[in-house]
Order: sequence, then structure tokens, then C-alpha cells
Amino acid sequence: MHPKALLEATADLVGLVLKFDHPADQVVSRFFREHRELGPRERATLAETVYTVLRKKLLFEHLARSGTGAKERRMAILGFHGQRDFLKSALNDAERRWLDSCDSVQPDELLERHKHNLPEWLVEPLKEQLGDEFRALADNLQQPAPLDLRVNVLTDKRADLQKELGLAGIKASPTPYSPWGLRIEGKPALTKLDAFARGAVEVQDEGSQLLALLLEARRGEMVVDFCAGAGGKTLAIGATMRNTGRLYAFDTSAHRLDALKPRLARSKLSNVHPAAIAHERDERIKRLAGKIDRVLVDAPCSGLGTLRRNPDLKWRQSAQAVRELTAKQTAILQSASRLVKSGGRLVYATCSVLPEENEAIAEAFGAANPDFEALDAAELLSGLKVDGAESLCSGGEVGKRYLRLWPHRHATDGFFAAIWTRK
Ligand SMILES: C[S@@+](CC[C@H](N)C(=O)[O-])C[C@H]1O[C@@H](n2cnc3c(N)ncnc32)[C@H](O)[C@@H]1O
Repeated sequence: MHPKALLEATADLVGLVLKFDHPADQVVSRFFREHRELGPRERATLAETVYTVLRKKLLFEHLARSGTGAKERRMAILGFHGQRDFLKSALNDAERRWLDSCDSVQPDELLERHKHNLPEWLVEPLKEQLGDEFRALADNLQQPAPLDLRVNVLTDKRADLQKELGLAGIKASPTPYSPWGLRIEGKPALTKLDAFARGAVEVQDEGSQLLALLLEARRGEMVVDFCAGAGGKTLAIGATMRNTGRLYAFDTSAHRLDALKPRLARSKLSNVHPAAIAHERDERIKRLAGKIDRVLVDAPCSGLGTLRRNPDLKWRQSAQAVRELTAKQTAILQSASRLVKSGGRLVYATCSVLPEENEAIAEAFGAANPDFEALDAAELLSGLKVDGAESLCSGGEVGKRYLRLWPHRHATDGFFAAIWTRK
């Protein structure tokens, strides 16, 4: 494709994504469906550019003020993913001069907001938790996330998969914390691999794997994944149960559960029972009350721990939306807890980095439910032989009660988990 045409297509897509009507990944997929003429390399350029624009939106808006032409074109030029010479061949003289002047801006000429590229309402709660480390987090959130795979322990061993991927020219190394994870170098086309087609691997962030690990679901148990969605954690849990017992995958979205079905077929699991529920107080929940060994509540949340993958969320979420979510999280956790039998385990998890969606929900639940005893995440993870378990945890009386993963510290998405046992 001619550089000028590629830049125009990129600017069109940037304009669509910056409307924030829909999640960026949906807008990008739809654009690709409607532009079949775009080849894989062009698609990669478009997608990477859009994500860079979303990650550095405040900086680019600041720099774009001095340029001319449509704003989305200026943003696309600033974020363009590709050779500088290629980009410049698509620009007019004025744009080339403007881009050179943008390139010469020094970091000390920028305001803090142009460096952290976060909305103000999010800056305070992060600084409160991290102090000087805030900058490291903000920088990290402007980078793409690594690509992690989870090996299906029902069918395969991690070391074998590492070798198999190596033979296919893919460099993979064991993840530092999850016993099931492989971190991949680069962005190879994984869906074409036999290992993917036969269900030996699934794409899953290492942090997400640790949440499933914390449930410690065992052979023959009755387990509920309360907010199963497309089943990322369901598949990991089903494998730890060695395809025995009964694993219910509940979600209010039948559409998301539908996406679990092809993954289930690949995984060789037959112990998973997906079921759409109307709401968290559904009849089905009442029927199973007090009968379940382990319940995971992977609650709907702001997703602010996943900004490396979903940078549009920082512009689409708001303090008000987070407040509304916390009411939902409280209600779902309370209702799901009724399923847990005496001696059973409850895990509440989010991919948020905000205390109001995490510690605040867990502490309120603990205070209102004295029949649930909190367990230390660090102790559990040490028992599961996770290296550096304490470094992954914080909070509670001794500072290791909750799993608290941070992208800049642990190279995972931001995750939280609280664990209880029912007395
Ligand atoms: C964080 S996502 C789950 C991701 C999934 N566990 C995974 O690992 O891929 C939260 C899910 O909660 C579901 N949800 C929202 N409200 C719910 C409710 N009241 N009861 C059960 N699930 C709910 C959403 O449809 C969404 O799929």
C-alpha cells in the first residue's frame, strides 16, 4: 500500500477509536472486517499506531496543537508505527517540519500530565499507593504487555511445550511465578500452531494464571467460576481438577460464555458446565447454596490493571463508573459466598489497581461475614511453591494478606485477590 494511503487509513481508524463509543479492540476488528484489502503488515501498523495514540493521548494532543490539518491525522503521524522515512514520504513539507519540531521536544519541557498520560482522577489514588514508584508504573503502562501462554497441565508439560515452541522458531521462557506459564518473545502467529489447535496452550497473562492457582481446586470437587466470561480462568481451574468433579462456569452474559465453547473443545475438558444466569441471585445459585467446595468471583471491574493491553479504558472509565461497579462487586461477592460449603474456599479477584474495588470490598465483606475467615495469599502461594510469594502480596495485619500484582513490579497486569475459608 502506498505510504499516503496507509497514513490516511490509519488516521481514519484513529478518528473512529478516539470517539470512545466502543472498546478500541472492537473498533479495530470492525475496521479490518470492512477493509479486507489491508494485509497483515498494514493491519499491524494500524493497530500499533492506534494503541500508541491511546497510550500517549495527552502528550500527542499537546504536540498536535502546533500542527495543521485534521487532528486525527496529526495524532496518527505522532503515533505512527513504522520507519521514519516511510512515514515522511507520506507527509507534506509543513507536516515534515512540524514532526521534526515535535521530535526535538525535550522531556523537561513537558508537564507531568504529558509524561504520565493518565486522567487526573486516576493519578491521586495511584500516587497514594505507590509514592515515588508512581512514575515507574505510569511509564510501564505506556508499553505493550508481554505475551504469556498457559500450558494445559491436563495434557502437556511446560518443559515439553517450551521445546516444541522452540522447534517452531518461537522463543519461550518459563514465567517467574506461575508454574504453568511461558512468556513468548515477540508476537508470533500462535493460532496457526498445532499446540494451540490441540488445546495444549492458551493465551493468558501470568497474573490471571495465579488467580486460578489460588483457588487450588482439586480432583472430584464441586467448583464454581462465578463470573466466568469467556472462561480464561475456567480452563485453568478445570485442568487443576484433572478433568474430574464438576466445574460450573456462570456468567450473566450468554454471549461471553459462547466464546468459552470452542476453547473448551480444544482443552479436552469435560467437567465444565457453562450456564448463563439472570443475575447473581439466580435460582440456580439458591439451589447450590452451601454445596460448593471452591468459588472464584472474578468480578466485573474497571479493568484499570490492564491498561497496557486496553489503554482506551483510562479514557472510557470514570470515577463515577468505578463507584457504580463497587456496588455490583459487593452484591456479587455476597451472593456468590452463599454457595461455599463449610470448610470451602472463596476467592474474590479483580484486574483493577484501585483500592475501592479491591481491599475495600474484601474488608467490608470480611466485616459483614464473620463465618468467613481470611487466608493469607502469601502463605498460600508459598505453599504452592511460587517463588517470591511475599513480594506479590500486601495488606492485612502483616502486609501479605492480598495478592496485589503490579505491571511495573511483576510484569503482569494489575491484579488483586482476597481469599477466605468458610468456618
Ligand atoms: C472480569 S470478567 C471475567 C473474566 C473471566 N473470568 C476470564 O478469566 O476470562 C467479569 C465477568 O463478570 C460477568 N458479570 C457481570 N455481572 C455479573 C453477575 N451479576 N453475575 C455473574 N457474572 C457477572 C461479566 O459478564 C464478565 O464476563
